Formats: sequence, structure tokens, C-alpha cells
Amino acid sequence: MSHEKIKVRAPASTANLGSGFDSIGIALDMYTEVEMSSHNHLQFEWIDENGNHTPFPFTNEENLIFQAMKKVCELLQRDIPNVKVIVKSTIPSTRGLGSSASAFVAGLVAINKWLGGALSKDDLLWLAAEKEGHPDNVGASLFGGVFVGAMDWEAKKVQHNYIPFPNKWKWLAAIPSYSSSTASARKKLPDSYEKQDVIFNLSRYGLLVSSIMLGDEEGLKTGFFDKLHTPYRQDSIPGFDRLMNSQDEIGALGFMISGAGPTVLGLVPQKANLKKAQLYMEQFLKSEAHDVDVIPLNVDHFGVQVYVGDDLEYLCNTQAFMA
Ligand SMILES: Nc1ncnc2c1ncn2[C@@H]1O[C@H](COP(=O)(O)OP(=O)(O)O)[C@@H](O)[C@H]1O
Ligand SMILES: N[C@@H](CCOP(=O)(O)O)C(=O)O
Repeated sequence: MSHEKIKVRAPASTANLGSGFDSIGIALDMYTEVEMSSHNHLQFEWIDENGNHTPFPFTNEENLIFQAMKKVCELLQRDIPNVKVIVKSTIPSTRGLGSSASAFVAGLVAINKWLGGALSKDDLLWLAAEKEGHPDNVGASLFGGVFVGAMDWEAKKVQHNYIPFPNKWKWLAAIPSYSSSTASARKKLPDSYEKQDVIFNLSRYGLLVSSIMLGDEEGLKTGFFDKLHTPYRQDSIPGFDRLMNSQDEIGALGFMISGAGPTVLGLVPQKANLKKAQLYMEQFLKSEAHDVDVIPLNVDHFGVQVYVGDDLEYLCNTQAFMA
């Protein structure tokens, strides 16, 4: 079954939140949009932020939308269809905001829908998590809200839960002008860890997840601390350790590296002055020779959205309506 035109929108995400390395992700309101329509050959087009068609910025190898289409077609033993794929994205690439996950998830969902929807959401989640090697960003992109999940490599599935994120906390993202690929940031991590560091993270991660569920600000502050990835990555973010120590000055709940970085996230409670915190982060990081844009971001609670023609056909996360 094919359609005249389908459109899929997948959100950005932030992973780890300090102590939850490779296990937790939150969907954020920047998006990759993929529009698929019948054509006489396979063609990719890119629309930039000003609405202009520009050359596609990635080769087929790097183009994760194409890679996702290839994967699904191989699995379903189908040829890649002749379609025009128009891509728009407001997610800056290689900044730690899950652009790769969002592109892969959007590609999977679009081609699966185009070919008749044989694969379930959990099948798609596995394909995306297997490709990235961790489920945090792809799970958040697919389902929205807070995603917690674990890879089950033997059963080839991701066990996961959805948690709504309290509206009373607001995200600020300091997105630098320089980039860092996730692959290179993962190479900085050690192969094994000291027992004390593992215990440190386990206890913080328990607090992190329970505090999000309970809306507990003191628990959350402790839950952001991490010894598994942050210490090995923060050197590439000048001033990050001092920013972390200044959270009380502006009443922030915490600062963390978003995914593999280099974006830094701040979480601010509603009672704090968001504008003041935004300015503080910007001035602080700029004084450390960082060229950054600090922007507020909201949590996306719905995950992937699929439109057939101009009608919204479904959201991936039906649980969001019950939250
Ligand atoms: N809109 C997109 N369409 C296709 N591929 C994309 C898109 N955005 C990102 N990618 C791919 O993902 C890569 C960036 O992935 P990664 O290093 O994991 O950084 P990020 O933290 O942004 O996910 C890009 O180099 C490109 O290969
Ligand atoms: N858990 C991963 C998350 C990578 O996120 P990205 O947005 O940088 O791709 C990691 O920390 O490596």
C-alpha cells in the first residue's frame, strides 16, 4: 500500500540527564520533518531554515533517513520505492540533541507507513536502538516525554517505560557553534569503571527517575551528578565544571551535558527567573570563550506524529493523553 503523500515529524531529544548514561532520554520541541511522495526515482531534498531548497547536506552513507529506509526495505524484502523525500530540520546536528536519532526514527516510521505499516512501534524502536547502540534518544524521539529503557540484546528488544515530565521545570539549552560527533565523544569513555563510581551512579540514577516521577527538586539535584561519562567529556566544554557549581546562584536545579555534548542543558524551576537564568548561562559560557546560543526548550509529550495528506493520522504515544 502506498500513499500520495505522508509526513512524519520526530522530535529532538536530550539523553543521560547526568547519571542516566545510555538509559534515559527526554523529547524536546525541535523537529525533523520528512515528507514522502510518489516520484519517478528516489530523490532527497533539503529545505533550510529560510524555507529554501538547498543541496542535501549528507551523503547516502551519512543520511540516516536513507539508511532507515534501506533497513526497513531489507527486512521486509522490498525494493526501496521511488519516492521524493523532502527533509526539514530545526535540530542542530552533532550538538548532542539527538539529530541522528530523530532522523533515523523519522525515516523508519515514514517508510514503514509508506509500505503498509507491517512493523510495530516496538519493532521500530529495536531497529533504531540497535543502530545507535543505546535506546535513550530514539526512545524519546519515538514516544515523547521521558523515556527510560534497557537494551535486551538477546531478545532483540527494548524494555521501556514512559514517564510524563513535570511542567513546572523548564529547560535551557546552550548550543555552541562548534560540533562534536557522538561517535568521537563515546571513544573518550573508559572500557571499565571502579566499583565506587558504579555505586555512585546507581544511587543517583534511582533518585533521578523517582524525583522526576514525584516532582522532587532536592532529589533531582542529586540525581544529575554523574561519574560515568561527564568527567570524560567535560574538558571539551570550557567552564562546564564551574557552571555546574554555580547552580544555586541562579536557583537552577542543575546543569548537564546534553547527550554526548557539546550542548549544555540547564533545568530551572518555575519559581526562578527563566530570562535571568538564560542570560546568566549565556554570559558565563561566553566568558569562557564559548560561542553559544542559549534557548528555552519545552518537552515534547507526544513523540512521532504521522500525517497522511494534511490529516494527523496518529501520534506514537497514546499514553501521553492519559498523563
Ligand atoms: N536530518 C537529517 N537527515 C539525515 N541524517 C541526519 C540528519 N541529521 C543528522 N543526521 C546524521 O546524524 C549525524 C549526527 O549524529 P551524531 O554525531 O550522533 O550527533 P547528534 O548529537 O546530533 O545526534 C550527522 O552527521 C548525519 O550523518
Ligand atoms: N547516551 C548517549 C547519548 C548520545 O546523544 P547524542 O544526542 O549526542 O547523539 C551518549 O551519551 O553517548
